[in-house]
Amino acid sequence: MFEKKGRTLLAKRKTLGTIKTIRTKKVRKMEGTLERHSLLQFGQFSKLSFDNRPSSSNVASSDSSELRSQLVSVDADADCGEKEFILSQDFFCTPDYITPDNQNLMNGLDIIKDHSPCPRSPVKLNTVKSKRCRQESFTLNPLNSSWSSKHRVDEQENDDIETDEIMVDKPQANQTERNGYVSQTAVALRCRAMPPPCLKNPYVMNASEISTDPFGYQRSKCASFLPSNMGGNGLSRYLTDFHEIQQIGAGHFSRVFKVLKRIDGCLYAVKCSTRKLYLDSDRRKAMMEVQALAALGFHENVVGYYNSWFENEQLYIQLELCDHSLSKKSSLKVSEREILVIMHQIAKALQFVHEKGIAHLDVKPENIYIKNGVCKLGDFGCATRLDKSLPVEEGDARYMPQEILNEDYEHLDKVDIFSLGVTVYELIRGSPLTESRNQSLNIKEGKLPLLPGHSLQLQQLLKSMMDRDPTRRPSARELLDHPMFDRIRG
Ligand SMILES: Nc1ncnc2c1ncn2[C@@H]1O[C@H](COP(=O)(O)OP(=O)(O)OP(=O)(O)O)[C@@H](O)[C@H]1O
Ligand SMILES: [Mg+2]
Repeated sequence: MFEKKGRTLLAKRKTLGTIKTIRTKKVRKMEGTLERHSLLQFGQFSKLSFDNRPSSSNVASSDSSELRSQLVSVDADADCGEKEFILSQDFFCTPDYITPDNQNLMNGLDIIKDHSPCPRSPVKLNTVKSKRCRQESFTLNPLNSSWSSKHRVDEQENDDIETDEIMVDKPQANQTERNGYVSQTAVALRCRAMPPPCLKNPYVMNASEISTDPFGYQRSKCASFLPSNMGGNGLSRYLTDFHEIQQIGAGHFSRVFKVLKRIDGCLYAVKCSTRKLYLDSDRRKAMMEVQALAALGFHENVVGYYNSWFENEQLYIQLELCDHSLSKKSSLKVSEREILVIMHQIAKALQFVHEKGIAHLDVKPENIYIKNGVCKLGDFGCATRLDKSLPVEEGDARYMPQEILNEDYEHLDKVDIFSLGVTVYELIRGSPLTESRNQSLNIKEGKLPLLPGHSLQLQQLLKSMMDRDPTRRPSARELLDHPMFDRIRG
């Protein structure tokens, strides 16, 4: 019965939301314009050499008309909204696309004299704010550092003009406010320029100094918008930053790829959620894995965490690349010495994790990786806090003790010790555990069959790790102090 319950709980845990947010026509249209936008920028503007570009005042009219005809040819069928997108000042607000010379070129094109029926951007009132975004982006972007200071000077010189612009536009903006019109492109671009939401990491024990959110106000407008849209329309961070080599693993929720990071030339693992995380609640749940990894920090026996981001409603996690998981070894005969090494290394990982006030709750061979002969605990997708301040979502029921299936969460650290015991037992058996009721019952009762070829000392230790009573199981520290490990201590 408990096994069934365990599976049910597991199923409960594994159920990530699948409700799809209906993407409105407006959003689709916006994506279209973004694509066109990129096309214009990369396909058309790139034809102008930065080095040879003329200053704004010297843009030859022939150049202007040539560029204009290029623009027209690309966007001949664009509707009025798309024109607005290209010509609006919002176009120049995004760090990704901004080039001050484009602004000058636009002046050269004499856009003001363009009497085509494009509505003027209603968000022009925010010129000052937009300019600040631009300055920041240039200052921060190392690729632009060589001319960012020049640009800043230019902008300061143009300050008066910008102010005048605001004053002239005011009545029009008021009218826009009355109409209640908000440009979707403006929203999209503002959000792209916005930093991602700052969240309190619930796994960090003493988080008082990082509990404030410097972007709380802005975030409230864009928080749910950011994860679903960043990275779309060809702006894939994954594809831009990494070269995918091959898939190296798959779990219930994710696929893991071996990748080469283009900028540093090093190999990493990138874990990508298979389901689209449309709901905020799903995203937050998925983010707990990276929050736990980030809160933990470095340990030799914990898989290294580098980075994470959302892209196309999926969570990507850049991790230390390991050779393979321990489950590969489950089908091989492992010597007692090897068993002791694995046990000792994972006990060290657990001691580290528990000392940080965190329980892993999904220790099993598939979640222990080997790199150059060193074991690393991975997959913190079920990690929770020992003090029960976070929800408990236990992992694979085959490795769970009875108390957790009874929803008794008093000794979550001892849950990990039990799971490590079952993991080692599986390694000694040399075949993966089945979901058979009898086998599961015996394991959860701590009734282990004799393990021929293995020392009584090891068998007794395993028995204590899998004791039905969690208080009688050794802690990770006690495990490490066990005299049996003297045999492998160097
Ligand atoms: N850093 C890594 N290096 C090498 N292989 C990895 C790494 N991370 C994961 N893998 C491989 O990918 C598999 C799936 O990864 P992981 O367990 O993290 O995914 P999951 O979807 O959370 O799994 P689960 O079904 O256990 O919840 C692992 O069993 C392992 O074989
Ligand atoms: Mg896993």
